[in-house]
Amino acid sequence: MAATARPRRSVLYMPGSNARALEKARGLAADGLILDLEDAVSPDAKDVARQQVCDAVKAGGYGGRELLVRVNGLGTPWGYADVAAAASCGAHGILIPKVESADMVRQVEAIMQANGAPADMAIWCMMETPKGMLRAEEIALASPRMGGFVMGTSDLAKDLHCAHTAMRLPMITSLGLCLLAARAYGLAAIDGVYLDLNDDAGFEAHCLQGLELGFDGKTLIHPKTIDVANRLFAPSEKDVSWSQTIIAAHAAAAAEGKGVVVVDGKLIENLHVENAKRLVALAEQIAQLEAALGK
Ligand SMILES: CC(C)(COP(=O)(O)OP(=O)(O)OC[C@H]1O[C@@H](n2cnc3c(N)ncnc32)[C@H](O)[C@@H]1OP(=O)(O)O)[C@@H](O)C(=O)NCCC(=O)NCCSC(=O)C[C@H](O)C(=O)O
Ligand SMILES: [Mg+2]
Repeated sequence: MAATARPRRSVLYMPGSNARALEKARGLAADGLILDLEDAVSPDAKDVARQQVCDAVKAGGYGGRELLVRVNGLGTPWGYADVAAAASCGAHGILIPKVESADMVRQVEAIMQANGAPADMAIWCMMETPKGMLRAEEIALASPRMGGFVMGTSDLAKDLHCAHTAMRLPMITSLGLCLLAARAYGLAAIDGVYLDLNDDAGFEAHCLQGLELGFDGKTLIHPKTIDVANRLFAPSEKDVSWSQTIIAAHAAAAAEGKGVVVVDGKLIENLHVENAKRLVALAEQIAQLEAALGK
């Protein structure tokens, strides 16, 4: 299963049919890229998009960014060819849309295996239908290749007949079910997109809510939103400094045979130290990724 400590603060979709976007992404500060063959690509551009995406990934130049290819579903005319081509293109993972069962995952897995997918190539699932929500645990356990969930909140809202509201109360159960399954089985969980590119305050509020809920990061549709997602989903300097303080204090207490310690009036137990270590590791990985990107 994929390590959840990898930075996934900002994961940018780009239509696989858009050669300019595929090129531009090599210089963008997103932690991950979703090279889309599904909804952002019109039917008459599907074959060109598949070829362009595979060529772009093979050509490289994306640095440490995580590369996921979102394929079309196997029930479409393009799904099989997408998975077969993506399996050996060198991407980190294949993102399956509208996943509703473990069986859907296993069908993709079988095609990947038959087409030379490396052992460490991950399967990611778009969680975006009512059946998918109800079967989140079964899907999380579908394959040893499972890497993470990406919330498809636009499709979900359509299927639920619910509104897109500021605090997303209508879809909070769905978000929670997917987070529970992801965290229970060590998967990453990336929040859905914010569609209003002119509403910076609304975007920021959604990022903060996603962070508070426990998501690792946010999927994005435009490069101008990358910096905000990177800032909000990164541990702050204050968080890192506090984490380092309590890790050291707890280690010193443990050396004296104590299980707990009080730092600045706060009781610190092992569980706090575990979380502190996760944050410090994440901050280190972000620093490495940004250094590699020259940021
Ligand atoms: C929304 C867009 C169509 C806007 O595109 P455009 O009009 O070109 O925007 P700009 O002129 O502001 O672009 C400025 C420059 O940035 C590049 N650009 C724009 N978007 C991207 C991108 N996504 N990745 C990489 N580069 C991008 C432009 O090429 C410009 O570059 P330059 O030439 O140097 O000036 C467009 O942003 C877009 O297509 N976004 C992605 C839309 C998409 O992928 N949608 C599908 C995913 S969302 C989804 O499916 C949700 C899920 O399934 C669910 O159900 O919820
Ligand atoms: Mg969708």
